[in-house]
Amino acid sequence: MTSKNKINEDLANERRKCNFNIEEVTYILDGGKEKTLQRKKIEDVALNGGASVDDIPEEYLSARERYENAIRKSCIYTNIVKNEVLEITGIENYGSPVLRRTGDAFFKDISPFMLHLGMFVPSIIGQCTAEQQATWLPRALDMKIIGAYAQTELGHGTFIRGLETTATYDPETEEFVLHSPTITSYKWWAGGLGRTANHCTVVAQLYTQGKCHGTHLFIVQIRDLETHMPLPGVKVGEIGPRMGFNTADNGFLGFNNYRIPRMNMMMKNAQVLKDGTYVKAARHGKLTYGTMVFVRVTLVGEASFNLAKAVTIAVRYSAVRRQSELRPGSIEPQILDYPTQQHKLFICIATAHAFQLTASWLWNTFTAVQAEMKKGNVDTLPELHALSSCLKALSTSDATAYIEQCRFACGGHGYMLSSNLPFLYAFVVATRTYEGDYTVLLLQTARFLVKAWEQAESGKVVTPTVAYLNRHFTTNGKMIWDNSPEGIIRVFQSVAAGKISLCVRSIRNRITSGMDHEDAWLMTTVQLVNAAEAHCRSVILHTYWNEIVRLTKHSSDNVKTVLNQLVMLYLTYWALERTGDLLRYSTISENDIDLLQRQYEELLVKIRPNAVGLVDAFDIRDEILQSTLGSYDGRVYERLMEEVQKNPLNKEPVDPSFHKYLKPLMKSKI
Ligand SMILES: CCCCCCCC/C=C\CCCCCC(=O)SCCNC(=O)CCNC(=O)[C@H](O)C(C)(C)COP(=O)(O)OP(=O)(O)OC[C@H]1O[C@@H](n2cnc3c(N)ncnc32)[C@H](O)[C@@H]1OP(=O)(O)O
Ligand SMILES: Cc1cc2nc3c(=O)[nH]c(=O)nc-3n(C[C@H](O)[C@H](O)[C@H](O)COP(=O)(O)OP(=O)(O)OC[C@H]3O[C@@H](n4cnc5c(N)ncnc54)[C@H](O)[C@@H]3O)c2cc1C
Repeated sequence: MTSKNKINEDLANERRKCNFNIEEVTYILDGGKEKTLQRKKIEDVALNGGASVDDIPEEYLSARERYENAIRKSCIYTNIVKNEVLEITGIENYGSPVLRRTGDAFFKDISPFMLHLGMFVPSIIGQCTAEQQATWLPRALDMKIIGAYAQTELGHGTFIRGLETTATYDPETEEFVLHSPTITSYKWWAGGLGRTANHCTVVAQLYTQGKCHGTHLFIVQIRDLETHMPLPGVKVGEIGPRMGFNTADNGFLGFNNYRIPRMNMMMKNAQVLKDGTYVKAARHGKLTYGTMVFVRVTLVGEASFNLAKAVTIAVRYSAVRRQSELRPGSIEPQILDYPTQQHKLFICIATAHAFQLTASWLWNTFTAVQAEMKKGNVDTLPELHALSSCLKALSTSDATAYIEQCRFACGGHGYMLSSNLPFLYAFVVATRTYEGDYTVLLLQTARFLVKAWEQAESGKVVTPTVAYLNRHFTTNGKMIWDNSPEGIIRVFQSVAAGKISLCVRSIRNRITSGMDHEDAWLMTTVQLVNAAEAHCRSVILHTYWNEIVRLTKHSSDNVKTVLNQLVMLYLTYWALERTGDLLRYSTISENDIDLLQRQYEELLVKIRPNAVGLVDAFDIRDEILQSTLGSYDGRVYERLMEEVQKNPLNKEPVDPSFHKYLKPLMKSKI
């Protein structure tokens, strides 16, 4: 073995200690052996060309060079996908998470094509009629047209009903006239819009026959397909440097009485006829928000995957890194041996599992609701909206906090861009805001919870994810504390029920004392966010536990044991995090809390020997991890030194600025 492919001895030892079958866990996380094999096949085809490697790391490039480089790599990757990957996987895999994640090997930051596949194509699939799809979809999938999703404006993101861009129907020419009447009506933020896209989905207020019918979606060509020049009446550009997403050319867009054909309105859920008659969406008023629901569902899996990357980096690094002395003169321990380090990292492994299994469950719920809606039944949509809203909010928020925790766990080296942890953080922290801000989405869930509470109060049976509310009305007093997984979950459900109950009481009391409903709701929103968070926690705990029980039924004993230890760690961690709530809503005692703490510390000890095996089971290739600290071979120090050689600042022994500025300064007199 050369030093280049030699595995770090500490890491090799960790792998020898691992007592479970790593592949078995990978299969569970991927959703089955076949899915793992297909993922690996895709990765082999897409990555074995080595096209991902930049001669100069992208962080050293100027804004222009970075963008051009991102486009170059996006085109290479798209050609590989079109010509090689889809040959073996089929076109239905075009937008699959596996392909999106494999693409991470090409970009430390973001592909300018991400929103094309992430939202433009889904908006065509979800919002267009079959006839419209036949017109647009093949061209979009073949990259003959490249799109963005332009909804947010300079003045409004959250409040979609407040958007100002107008689309006014002109029956004379059978066209819509798009217009940006104010500075705040300019579209702002859309990924890929600034420099890359030649089309986009535009969300605008629809006017026809003198009446406004609210926001609708339109497909709009914004640039010439030959010259890429913005079309007359279109003003488009890039919004400027951001915390992350710097290769995503997030853009602005304004229209000056810009005309598009009538059939460019996405007409699956509402239509404007040739004469200007508006035909209302028959089934549900919010179906035009469907693309957002789809993306929220996929973001739970994204949160899991990015957290899995971060913790893979941090655990491998913590096995390689030695620091301090436990006793005078003793060998410096691996930092992974410190219980405080285990406390930082093992919860991240467990959370990545919890989110991955919850994401698959949510995806199945989403497809079931879609199937019902195809049959004309929209009854399950409110529950899906409530679930996808809170799960998106919590998974992105927790993943953000834990990725930062992984960076802290890597000390100073975690601050290096080459560790990839800062990029991961900058990417994931944005997911807490985009596709619906954290607070705003939890308040959407709270609306659903208050309604469900009122239904349960009146004796009606409520939908499955809030079924615990029915129990709330049949049991008296605090929930009996019980340290079993099912017991802990029941107590978390009681906490949620108790908090929702307090919200309802607050709202009612405020109304009784003279407030109108809107003000009473507004004054209760701090509690409502808290209640929605508690509900969502209980959903995740419940789903994670149920899925582990279901998926490990036929697993080997050691896999069962280690996955059980992780889920128990997760349940215990959250019980300890929420002791205040547990004391308020259950019979838990001081003694029970001491026991929980001991149980938690024992779990850290039990998981420790399998920690590296557990992150290996995420099976994230080095090309995708892109980290000096987290590679499979653990050559941390060598890779940090190799990276230094790529630093353009080190190309010449003396920087020109020395002669230009430093030397004159040194020679000048005070
Ligand atoms: C290769 C592909 C892989 C994919 C990889 C993924 C990677 C990432 C992909 C893409 C990156 C994405 C980049 C970011 C893109 C964006 O950010 S696009 C912009 C997103 N914008 C938002 O999310 C805005 C958030 N705001 C809203 O959703 C809404 O305005 C609101 C819900 C906050 C309020 O809407 P409003 O119309 O004012 O409704 P309300 O009056 O509050 O509610 C009325 C009732 O309607 C219910 N409702 C609301 N939304 C929905 C919905 N979506 N579905 C079903 N029902 C909905 C609401 O609960 C109310 O019900 P009740 O009256 O019964 O209480
Ligand atoms: C990296 C990135 C990429 C993006 N990509 C796209 C894209 O491709 N296409 C697109 O259309 N948009 C995109 N966006 C925009 C994004 O969807 C919005 O920024 C997001 O929905 C939040 O809206 P806002 O910016 O208007 O925040 P605001 O609504 O102004 O929120 C500001 C604060 O006010 C609070 N707040 C707002 N309303 C309420 C309320 N009713 N109750 C309580 N608190 C409230 C929020 O909680 C938040 O703390 C992107 C944003 C980012 C950061």
